[in-house]
Amino acid sequence: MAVFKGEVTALPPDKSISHRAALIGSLSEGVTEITNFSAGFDNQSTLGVLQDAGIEVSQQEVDGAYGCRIRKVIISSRGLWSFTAPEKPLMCNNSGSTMRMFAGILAAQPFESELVGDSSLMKRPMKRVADPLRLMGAGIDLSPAGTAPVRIRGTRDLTPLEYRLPVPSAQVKSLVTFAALHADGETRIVESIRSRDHTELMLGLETLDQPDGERVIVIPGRKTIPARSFYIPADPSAACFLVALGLLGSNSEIIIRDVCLNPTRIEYIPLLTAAGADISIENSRIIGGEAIGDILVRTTRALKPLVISNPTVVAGVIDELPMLSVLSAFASGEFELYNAEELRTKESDRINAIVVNLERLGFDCEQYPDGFRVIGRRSRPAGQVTVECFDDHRIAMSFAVAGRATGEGIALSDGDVVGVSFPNFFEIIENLKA
Ligand SMILES: O=C(O)C1=C[C@@H](OP(=O)(O)O)[C@@H](O)[C@H](O)C1
Ligand SMILES: C=C(OP(=O)(O)O)C(=O)O
Repeated sequence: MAVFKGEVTALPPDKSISHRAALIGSLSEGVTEITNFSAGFDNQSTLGVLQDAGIEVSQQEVDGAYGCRIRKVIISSRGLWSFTAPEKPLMCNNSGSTMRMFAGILAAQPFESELVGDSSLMKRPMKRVADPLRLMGAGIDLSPAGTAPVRIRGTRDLTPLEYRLPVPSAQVKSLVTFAALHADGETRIVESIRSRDHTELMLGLETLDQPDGERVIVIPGRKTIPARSFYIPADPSAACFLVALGLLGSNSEIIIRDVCLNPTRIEYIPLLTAAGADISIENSRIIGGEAIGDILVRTTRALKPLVISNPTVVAGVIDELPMLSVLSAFASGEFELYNAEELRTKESDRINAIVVNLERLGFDCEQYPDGFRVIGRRSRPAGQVTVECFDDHRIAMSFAVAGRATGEGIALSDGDVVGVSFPNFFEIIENLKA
């Protein structure tokens, strides 16, 4: 068991908010200044597609808090219809958020465009993108398997709609919102299971909470969005890896500064504290409409096994499930997950990816369509085990944390994949080593 102690001041800026700040900047009239934009490959892919569709984007390194160098991004736009027809397919690389959310904007532009990605992204479901955009009047073609390339025949005449989200997906909610900003009239999106709400917050949209627990998001069409500045807090999904490191390590204490504490993103904290984890929040405050603060974590022995089945909780920890399951397996020998079929549609089939690797590490698991169970650990492999990363940053980081914290020999088939969301992952862990 290794000891990790210290303060983390250079966690990556939030990936979800970075994407949205750039996309909203491209729809705003004037100059949008984004402070602390993420250097992660996924967010850089969003800047790349914006530039390839005619938006002026510049990026520079400046001094930030705690003596860190941070990125400032400047986006200049003339509003909702400032895009130009791209000369080539728009490359979204590994980023589902880029492909799906930008599709909502392209559907409203009066030209044809095509979105493509790397081999992982080309396998992910895009029917959820095509369905609402077709209802609004855009022409969308997908592969016969319902995947990218996403070919879009955009129109300036999108019609507003009332849309009930068929899956609890903030990406789908956001792409419909971005399309609806261009439509002639008011669109209403109904979500029965809450997903992250950054788009609504950043656009200042009206939301109506219904007595039955549903939420309606109201999007007025064709309103000018004046450019504003954004500050991006640290990424709570990245923080989860360091929380797990602190919990699993020996005699560890880590404080992570200025993390986004939006309740739709930190569901993993009450889940872990209910299992006995020593985690606390300090210094919480609101900046730019988002809650931010520090997360303090101390090593916890005898963490209770996590059992996750409530669909609202599943949606609230969707990106943390790889780390939570690996943490629970290593800390308690057990884990149970249900109602999480969405986990099979991420950068990899994460249910399969976690099970395959836990089995390599000697755990007994059972996989079913909407989840999996870790039943116990039959044996510990004698030598080093190489974990298969499946082109998936969260799979790589979850197992890397387990290896670093426990001292077991866990190697990664492709460590570079962490750069998708957390380029300084290994450096931060190294610096925390006591
Ligand atoms: O809106 C977002 O920023 C995201 C939403 C989630 O995807 P889904 O919308 O597919 O659930 C999440 O898994 C992804 O990492 C980021
Ligand atoms: C699912 C993820 O991202 P995306 O869908 O944007 O590729 C993720 O980062 O875990």
